[in-house]
Amino acid sequence: MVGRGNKPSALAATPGLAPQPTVTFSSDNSRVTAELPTGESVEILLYGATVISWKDSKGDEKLWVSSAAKLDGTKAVRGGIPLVFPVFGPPPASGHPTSSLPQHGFARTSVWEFLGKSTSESNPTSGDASGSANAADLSVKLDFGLSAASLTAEVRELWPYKFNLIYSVTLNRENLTTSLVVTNDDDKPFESQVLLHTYLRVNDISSVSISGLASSTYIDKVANASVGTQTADTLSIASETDRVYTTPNGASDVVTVSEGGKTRYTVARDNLLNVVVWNPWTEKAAGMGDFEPKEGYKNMLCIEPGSVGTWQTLEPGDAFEGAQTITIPL
Ligand SMILES: O=P(O)(O)OC[C@H]1O[C@H](O)[C@H](O)[C@@H](O)[C@@H]1O
Repeated sequence: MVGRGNKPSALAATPGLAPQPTVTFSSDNSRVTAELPTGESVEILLYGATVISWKDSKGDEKLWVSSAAKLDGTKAVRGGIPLVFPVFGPPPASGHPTSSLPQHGFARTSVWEFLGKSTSESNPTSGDASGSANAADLSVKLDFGLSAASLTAEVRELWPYKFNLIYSVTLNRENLTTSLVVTNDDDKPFESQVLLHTYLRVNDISSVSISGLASSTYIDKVANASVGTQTADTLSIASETDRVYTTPNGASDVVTVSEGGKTRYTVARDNLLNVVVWNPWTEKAAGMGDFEPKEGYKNMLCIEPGSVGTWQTLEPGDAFEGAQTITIPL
């Protein structure tokens, strides 16, 4: 997808130095896009700070987005990387401060502020003798913010805490990192959960195998929340799958998604203990109005790093940071 509005601008080269490879960037009041000189690109909607596109240098899309997804701010985006905060799934029926919130909270349905962009070079010594950076080493970081003050009055009433979220999306040649910092700006503690609801694109779900979850316990939401332990080294998807892996300390913090025996993605978690694996399969996909094409479940797999097994309590002034890095083989 292509950004609308402002004409794309190249990030300025530093005066006096040799010309630098440039990151192409554009933003308007609905979305932000950036493209590396090597061709990789990312696109983020301000609605939900939802990453809706991540392409490699050949222009191949890595994320799955439904063709019926609403991108106009009327509904959480079905696809890409919606952000889940402050509650994962349906909130507790009553008695919890999140109980009045909708499923997955309000971060994915609120309009975020674009805070700015920065570029960096991962290997500053690799450029040429003139001081020009090596285009292959450039990365771009895009920062987004959401705080209580920018919520609608209606949402603020449903969850009456002062908080600050900073969401950073960093793109380089071989990976995409998305990182969320939650700060308690209130004078009382609050409990929250966070999750990065990533819809990865695959060619054919029947050839996909997922590793990195062996010996982890999980809650199987398809089987009445029964608790299981994964004994096999890999997981294949052949029916509706909705599991919250609790991956206790010591378990692998990398999930690998292979297709036809080849690594397609590795998803590394930083300070996010849990990972949800979700594929709606035929019936659930058929029941979602914004899930198109209906056969699209064959081309997607949600690997969702999060902190959702328990509530994360933040004292006033404290912050919690969690991140994922999704790597593609070059
Ligand atoms: O339909 P949504 O609110 O976007 O939720 C989509 C899915 O999100 C997660 O993966 C949950 O584990 C699923 O139970 C849920 O169906």
